[in-house]
Amino acid sequence: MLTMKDIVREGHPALREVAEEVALPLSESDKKTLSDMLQFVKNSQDPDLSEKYHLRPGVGVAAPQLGIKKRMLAVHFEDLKGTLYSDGYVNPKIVSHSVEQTYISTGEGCLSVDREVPGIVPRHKRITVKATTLDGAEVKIRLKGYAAVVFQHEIDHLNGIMFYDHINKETPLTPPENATPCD
Ligand SMILES: O=CN(O)CCNC(=O)c1cccc(Cl)c1Cl
Ligand code: NI
Repeated sequence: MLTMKDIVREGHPALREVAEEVALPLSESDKKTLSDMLQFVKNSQDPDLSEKYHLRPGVGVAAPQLGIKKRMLAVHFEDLKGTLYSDGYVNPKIVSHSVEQTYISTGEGCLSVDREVPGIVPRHKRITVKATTLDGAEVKIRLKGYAAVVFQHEIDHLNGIMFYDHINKETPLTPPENATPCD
């Protein structure tokens, strides 16, 4: 099982490089990696397992956070309306997005960042993502609000972008003009 020792931290090159597209259909090895990533996110939210294995809770993880420069990510979370998002995604691509922006009022955190970085992280309020799922299905998903934020945080990891890259250095706590909080 994956634990925190498998998560690379700031300074590791994989976090600042563009990850490679993954060959489809998924090899058994890539499928195992992605499946382990999804299980890790689930475990991180389990009170017993997270305590037993010292897991920091997360709603998603991207392969570069394991030092693997492949365009794969896994998420497991419920949005504020109770919709469950729980799957692995391969070669995800944001094919369209809104002009309006959103943000989490308490900011964002990252398993690869062992420190608090306060600030508003402006994100697209709505996005449409095309990807292949862990089971090999080609999907087009429309996301808004919190779900859109989480997917953008993870897809950023595939492009060498960290959440704090988006925080305004002069006015970190000021929400941008056309943005409304998603929480
Ligand atoms: O890349 C994934 N992680 O680093 C997992 C830890 N971070 C979170 O769960 C998290 C926390 C707050 C806001 C967002 Cl958007 C996310 Cl994603
Ligand atoms: Ni992260």
